[in-house]
Amino acid sequence: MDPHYDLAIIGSGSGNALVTPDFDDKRVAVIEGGTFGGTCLNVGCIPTKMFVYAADLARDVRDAHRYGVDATLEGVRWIDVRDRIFGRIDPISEGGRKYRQDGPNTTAYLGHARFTGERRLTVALPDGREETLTADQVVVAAGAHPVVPDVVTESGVPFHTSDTIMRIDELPRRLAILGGGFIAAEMAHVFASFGVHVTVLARASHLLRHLDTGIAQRFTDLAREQWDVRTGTNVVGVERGAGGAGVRLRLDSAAVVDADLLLVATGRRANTAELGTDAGGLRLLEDGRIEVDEFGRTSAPGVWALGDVSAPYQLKHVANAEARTIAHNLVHHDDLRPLPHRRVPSGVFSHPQIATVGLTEEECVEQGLAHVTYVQAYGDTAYGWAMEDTTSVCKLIADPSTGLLLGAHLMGPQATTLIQPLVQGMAFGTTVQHLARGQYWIHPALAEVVENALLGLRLDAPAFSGDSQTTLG
Ligand SMILES: Cc1cc2nc3c(=O)[nH]c(=O)nc-3n(C[C@H](O)[C@H](O)[C@H](O)COP(=O)(O)OP(=O)(O)OC[C@H]3O[C@@H](n4cnc5c(N)ncnc54)[C@H](O)[C@@H]3O)c2cc1C
Ligand SMILES: NC(=O)c1ccc[n+]([C@@H]2O[C@H](COP(=O)([O-])OP(=O)(O)OC[C@H]3O[C@@H](n4cnc5c(N)ncnc54)[C@H](O)[C@@H]3O)[C@@H](O)[C@H]2O)c1
Repeated sequence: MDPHYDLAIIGSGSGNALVTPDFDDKRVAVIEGGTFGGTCLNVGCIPTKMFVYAADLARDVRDAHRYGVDATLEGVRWIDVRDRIFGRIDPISEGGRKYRQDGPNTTAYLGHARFTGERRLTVALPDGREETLTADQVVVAAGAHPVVPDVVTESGVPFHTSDTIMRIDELPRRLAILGGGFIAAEMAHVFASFGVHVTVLARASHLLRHLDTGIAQRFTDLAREQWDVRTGTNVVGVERGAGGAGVRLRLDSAAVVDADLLLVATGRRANTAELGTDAGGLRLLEDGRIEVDEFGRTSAPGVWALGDVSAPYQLKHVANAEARTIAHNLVHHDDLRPLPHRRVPSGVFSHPQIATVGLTEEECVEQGLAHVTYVQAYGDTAYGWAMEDTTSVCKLIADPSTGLLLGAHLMGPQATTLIQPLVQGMAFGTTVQHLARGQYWIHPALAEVVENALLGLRLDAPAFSGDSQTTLG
C-alpha cells in the first residue's frame, strides 16, 4: 500500500515554508529533486547578492579617487569570495534537508516527482528505485530553469547558466553574456567589477526592457560605459574559440565576439515538462506555467501551485507571499485568500542599482490614464552632493485626481532600499501629499531624494495621457 499524506509538496524552495504549525499533527511529504532550499538560496537571489556586495566594494575602491581618497584595488580573490559565499549557503541547504528528513511530521523524498494519477506522485530516487505516494492535498512549488537557445545547445560548445557560473574555479579574462535582462545586468556588474572584460549581447535596443523606457535607456547608456554592450543583435553561430579554447560567437551583423566563457541568461521556464501534468489533471498555460485561479488552485481538485512554476512574476518575494497565502488556503477552504499580485516591486542589483513598482509611463499612456510625472535627480539633494552623483534618478508617476502614486522607478545607489516608503505608500493607499508631509524625513539622508520627488509632483498641473516620454534631465 502506497504511503498517504495529508500534504505533499513538490519543491523545497518556497514550498518548504508550507509546513506550518497547522500541520503539526499531520503527515507532510516534502519532495526535492535538486539541491534542498531551491533556487533563491542555492543559485539565485542570495549568492548573487553576496557577489554583488563584493563587486560594489571593488567598484567603490576604484572610484574612491573621485572624492580625493586615493586607493588601489590590489585584486579580487575569487576563490576566497566564492568559498566564503558557498561556505555559508551550503550548510543552510544541508541543514534544511536534514530538518525535513528528521522532522517529527515530515518525510523528505529526495528525487524527481511526477504525477501518475490524481494527487498521486511517483518519485524517481537517485538509486534508481521509484516510490509512489498519495496525498489529500498537493502543492506544486517546482520553480523554473534557465532556457538556453538552440543556437547554443546545438553547437556543443560548453556554456554556463546562473546555475553554474558562480562556482567556477577561476575568473575568465573575457566573459560573453547572452541576454539583456536581470541576470545579465547583475552578472555583468559582478564580473566586470572583478576585472573581467564583459560583453553583453542583447536582442532588444536596450537592456532591461521590463523597465520604464527612460530608465532602461539611461541604464543602457551607463552600461555601455562599463561593459561592451551590443544591443539589437542576434547570435547566429556559436563555435569553439581558437585552439579549441573558449568560445566564438557570430552575430547577425557579421561581427564576431571572442570570449573565454559564455554565460547564457535568456530567461527561465517553469519546471513542468517532466511533471506528468496530464496524469495529474493540471492544465498548463502557453508558456509552460501551471494555470492557477486567484487562490492558487490548479485545474486538479486538491492540487495547488505557487512560485515560479505558476506565478506571473519570477521573484522570491512573490513566491514567498504566495506561499503564505496558500499556507492559509490549505487549511481554510471556506475562507480562501487571493494571491497578492498587486503593486509588485522588483530590484536589479547591478551598477547602477534599479528598483521599480507599479506602472511605467508607457503603461499609463497605453491604458489612457491621466498622470503627472516628476524626475528627481539624486545630485540635486544634499546627500547626492556628497556622492558627487550626476546620473541617478527617482521618477514618480501619480494620478492627479486621487493624489495616489501609479508608479515609482529609481536608479542609483540604494535604489532597492529607497523605494520601500513608496511601495508602502502605494500598498496602503497613502496620497503623495501625505507621504511627503505626513512624516519626517531625516536630513540630510539619501531618502530626501524620495521626499523631494514626492514634493516635486505637481498634482494641480494639467494631467497627461499623451504618448511622449518624460526626459530624465
Ligand atoms: C541568478 C538568479 C538571481 C535571482 N535573484 C533574485 C532576487 O534578487 N530577488 C528576487 O526576488 N528573485 C530573484 N530570483 C528569482 C527567485 O530565485 C525565484 O523567483 C524563486 O527562487 C522561486 O522560488 P520557487 O519556490 O518558486 O522555486 P525554486 O526555489 O526554484 O524551488 C523549486 C524546487 O523544486 C525542485 N523541483 C522541481 N521540479 C521537481 C520535481 N518534479 N520533483 C522534485 N523536485 C522538483 C527544484 O529542484 C527546486 O529546488 C533570482 C533567480 C536567479 C536564477
Ligand atoms: N534581482 C532580481 O529580482 C532577479 C535577479 C535575477 C533573476 N531574477 C528573475 O529571474 C528571471 C530570469 O532572469 P533572466 O535574466 O534569465 O531573464 P529576463 O527575462 O530578465 O531576461 C531575459 C533576456 O534574454 C533575452 N533573450 C531571450 N531569448 C533570447 C535569445 N534566444 N537570444 C538572445 N537573447 C534572448 C531577452 O530579450 C531578455 O533580455 C527574471 O525574469 C527575474 O524574474 C530576478
